[in-house]
Amino acid sequence: MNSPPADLQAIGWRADIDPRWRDAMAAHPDAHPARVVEQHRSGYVVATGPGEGVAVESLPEWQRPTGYRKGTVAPEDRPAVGDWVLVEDGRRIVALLPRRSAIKRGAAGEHYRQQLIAANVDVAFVVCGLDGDFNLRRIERYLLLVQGSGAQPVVVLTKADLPGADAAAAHAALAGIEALGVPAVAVNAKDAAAVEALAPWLHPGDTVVLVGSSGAGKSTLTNTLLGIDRMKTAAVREHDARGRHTTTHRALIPLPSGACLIDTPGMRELKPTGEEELADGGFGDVEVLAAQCRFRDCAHGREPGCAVRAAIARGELDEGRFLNYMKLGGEVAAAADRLASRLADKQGAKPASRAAHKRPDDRHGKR
Ligand SMILES: Nc1nc2c(ncn2[C@@H]2O[C@H](COP(=O)(O)OP(=O)(O)OP(=O)(O)O)[C@@H](O)[C@H]2O)c(=O)[nH]1
Ligand SMILES: [Zn+2]
Repeated sequence: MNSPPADLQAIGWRADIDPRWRDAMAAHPDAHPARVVEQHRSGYVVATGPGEGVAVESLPEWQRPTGYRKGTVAPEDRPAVGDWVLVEDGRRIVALLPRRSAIKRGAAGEHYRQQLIAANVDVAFVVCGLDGDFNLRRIERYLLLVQGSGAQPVVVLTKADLPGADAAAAHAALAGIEALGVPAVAVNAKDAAAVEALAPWLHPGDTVVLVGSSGAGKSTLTNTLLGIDRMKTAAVREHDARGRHTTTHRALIPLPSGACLIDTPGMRELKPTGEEELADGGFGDVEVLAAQCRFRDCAHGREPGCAVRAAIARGELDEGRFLNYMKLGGEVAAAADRLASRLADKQGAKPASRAAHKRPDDRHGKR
């Protein structure tokens, strides 16, 4: 493809094509690239431009297994919203193009499962209101899941205009996180000035997602970034020119800046998958301290020479942040244990001990 259509660029097609994509496209000369906007049990809805969606068939091995039949392809290896695929005859997916990022979470349920929430995301805005809902611990949880995904996290503090909002206090509380290179920006999500404040992360070709709990201001921010009241502009097109059923989809929203926003459910509750690393998952500061404890297996409780406790006593590390580090670390370790036994089930091998080092209290050298 020499010059990609503007429609494709509006939904996140980048000018700098991955060389692996060129190879895949060369291998399927009759296929055209499209982006996944919905995933269903037996197929996908893909788009080649803003606002459209066409149901296509997927490769049989990608179809979700029914009943107890095990799928041959792990859920996280099947296309998800945001993935680029190659489609033949406008109706059949023939290839999944390699991802540059993937935001995943652990899915609830008896058996270990991962869920890919969105693929090929460049920027994740972690949205949190500066009202009574402000919750540093929740921001840390979101950051843990976003970092390592390949997407750059940016904390967006909404409701800065409210009387009780204290952006300075929030920045102070986020100092540890900002020092690790995660920007934090306070905005009034209802004000067009928010667009300018967030412009550094809305470059043409970039794909952005908003994560954050209910009421944080994601829809409000989306509308402001769009510059229109999008939520009231849903229209349904029954049939396209070829007579196939199409619907208007709002999963991929082109922004005036040239960036593209993925709006997908599932961005609210994020549980670790077990693959997260606390060091690059936003807790690098705590990890650096933990490495300085006298005992390599320090649990940061009452051990002498504990650098973590000392930093808390000196007021250099917030105790709430430390407790959240231990809590999230425990969740990652538990998920990692389940992941390891799933892999072992698959390979008929003994569970790998890789999970053990994930737990913050026994990472530093328990034999
Ligand atoms: N004053 C003010 N109000 C805001 C701001 N951001 C959001 N709100 C209000 O907060 C409420 C919740 O905002 P939404 O945008 O619906 O939140 P959401 O994150 O999309 O919530 P869900 O759709 O439930 O996930 C709405 O009444 C918004 O008008 C802001 O920056 N300033
Ligand atoms: Zn310690």
